[in-house]
Amino acid sequence: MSTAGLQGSLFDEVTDEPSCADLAPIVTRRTLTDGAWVDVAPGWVAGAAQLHERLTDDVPWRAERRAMYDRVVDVPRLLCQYGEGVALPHPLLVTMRDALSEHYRGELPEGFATAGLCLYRDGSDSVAWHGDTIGRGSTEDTMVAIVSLGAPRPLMLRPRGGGASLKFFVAQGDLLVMGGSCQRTWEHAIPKVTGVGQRISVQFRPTGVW
Ligand SMILES: O=C(O)CCC(=O)C(=O)O
Ligand SMILES: [Fe+2]
Repeated sequence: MSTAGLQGSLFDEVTDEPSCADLAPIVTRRTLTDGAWVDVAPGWVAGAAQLHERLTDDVPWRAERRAMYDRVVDVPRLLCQYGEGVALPHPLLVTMRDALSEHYRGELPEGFATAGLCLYRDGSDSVAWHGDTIGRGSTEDTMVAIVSLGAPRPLMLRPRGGGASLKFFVAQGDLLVMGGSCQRTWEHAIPKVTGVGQRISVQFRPTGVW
């Protein structure tokens, strides 16, 4: 790494308040099958390390247990859900939500309303294949916008009807948006991996989608 780069990153961590860039110049879309698409904006958030640290400390993380077959099991990640109108734990999350609503206004007139936060303590925390279909996502096109903080992880996508899966690496400060029919025609997962540290995922959704 060059000296300039090193100074840049130190400066970033010590003094910069976290912020997010203009979306339009950095978003690229990948069209999937069946009317699904994925937008990515790598490095959307600057000062993401600091935001990661603040959220780690300030969010009232909860472990969740879920009935599975005949047992109740721990969900392997910590969660905190912020419903519509509930104060978010960091002002930048408000800025992000509003910037996303503005950028996608043409395709999603209602805008983003809720924020779901997940904390993956290490590589053994994960989320299995699923679509966000508990709500309108099962019948209507919608969007789920994910901001990643902390350790990079693969985010996998696969078509429900069968077919090859796609691997997106989501790293510190990256934005990934699933749109169109993605929640009902594709599934996504964060698989277990070895040797990684903590990751926080912030997911913005419209009302009635989760
Ligand atoms: O960790 C992520 O970025 C994805 C989480 C997810 O798919 C979900 O909570 O529905
Ligand atoms: Fe999901």
